[in-house]
Amino acid sequence: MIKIAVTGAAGRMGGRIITAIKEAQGMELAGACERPGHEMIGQDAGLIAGCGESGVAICGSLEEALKSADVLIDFTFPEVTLANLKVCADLGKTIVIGSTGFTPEQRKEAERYAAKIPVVLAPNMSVGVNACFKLLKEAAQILGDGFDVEIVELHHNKKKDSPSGTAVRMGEVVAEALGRDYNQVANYHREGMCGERTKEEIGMQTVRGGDIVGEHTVYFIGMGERIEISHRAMSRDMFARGAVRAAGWLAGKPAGMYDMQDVLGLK
Ligand SMILES: NC(=O)C1=CN([C@@H]2O[C@H](COP(=O)(O)OP(=O)(O)OC[C@H]3O[C@@H](n4cnc5c(N)ncnc54)[C@H](O)[C@@H]3O)[C@@H](O)[C@H]2O)C=CC1
Ligand SMILES: O=C(O)C1=N[C@H](C(=O)O)C[C@H](O)C1
Repeated sequence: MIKIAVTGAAGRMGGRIITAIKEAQGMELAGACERPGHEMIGQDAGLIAGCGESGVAICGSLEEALKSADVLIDFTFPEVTLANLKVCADLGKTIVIGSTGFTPEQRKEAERYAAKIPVVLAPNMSVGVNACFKLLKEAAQILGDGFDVEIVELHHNKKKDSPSGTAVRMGEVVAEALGRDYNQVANYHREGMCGERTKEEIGMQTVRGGDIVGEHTVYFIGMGERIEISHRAMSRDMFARGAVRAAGWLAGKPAGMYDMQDVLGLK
C-alpha cells in the first residue's frame, strides 16, 4: 500500500488528487495539509474533496501530514514547494511536484534536493500532453527552420503564473529539437512597431478567462501550409491520475529528478 500525503489539499488540484487516491488500487491517503490558518484546517479531506469521508483531517503542518506517509504530492506554488522539498529531503520522503512557475534559479534549487531523494517534477501530468511532447519533438525535427513556431495557451481566470508550465515545456522541446536555446528565442511580448518576426523566435501567447481547464496549441506556420498540434483538457482528473501514478512509480527509485516521460516510459 502506497501511503500518500497531499499538500494544497483544499485547492483545485488537491481535491481531485484526493479523489484519485481514493479511486486508485493500492493507494491510501495518509495526510492532508494546507497553508497555516486556512479555513479548511480540521475538516475531513475527503469530504472537502467531495469524495466522502476519508478519516484524514486537513492540518496546517507538513511534518504532521507526512508522519505516516511514504510520498508527498504537491500542487501549490514554487516558493511553497521548495520549502516542502527541504522537509521531504530531511525526512527521506519522496515527492511528486505539479507546481509550475519556477524560475531557473528555483528549478536549480529543486535539483539540489533531488540529489537526496527521488523527485517527479512535471508541469503537466496528463498522458495526452506528454504524448504531445513526443509529437512536437518529431514534428520540429521534420519541419526544421522552414516553419515559424508560435505557442498559444488558454487557462482559467484564477491561474497565477504565465505562460503555463506546459507551454514553456512545449517551447523548450521544440527549441531543443531545432538546436535553439528556449530562453534566448522565446518572445512573450509584441506591442507597437516591434519589427518583423525573426526566424528563430518562438512566440508565446497567453489567454486567461472563465473556467478553462487548460488548452495548448503549437503552430508550425509555413508558406502555404500550417501544422497545429493541440491538447485540450476538459477535466483536472487526468492531471490528478497522473500525479497518483507518479507517486506509485517513485517507490524504490534511487534519488534523482524525474519527469512524467520517465513515469510513462516515454524516454
Ligand atoms: N502538473 C500538472 O499536471 C498541473 C499543475 N498545476 C499547477 O498546480 C499548482 C496549483 O494549481 P491549483 O490547484 O489550480 O491552485 P489552487 O490555488 O487552487 O491550489 C493551491 C493550494 O495550495 C494551498 N497552499 C498555499 N500555500 C500553502 C502552504 N504553505 N502549504 C500548503 N498549502 C498551501 C492554497 O491554499 C491552495 O489551496 C499551480 O502551479 C498549477 O499551475 C495545475 C494543474 C495540473
Ligand atoms: O494552472 C493550471 O490550471 C494548470 N497549470 C499547468 C501548467 O501551468 O501547465 C498544467 C495545466 O495546464 C493546468
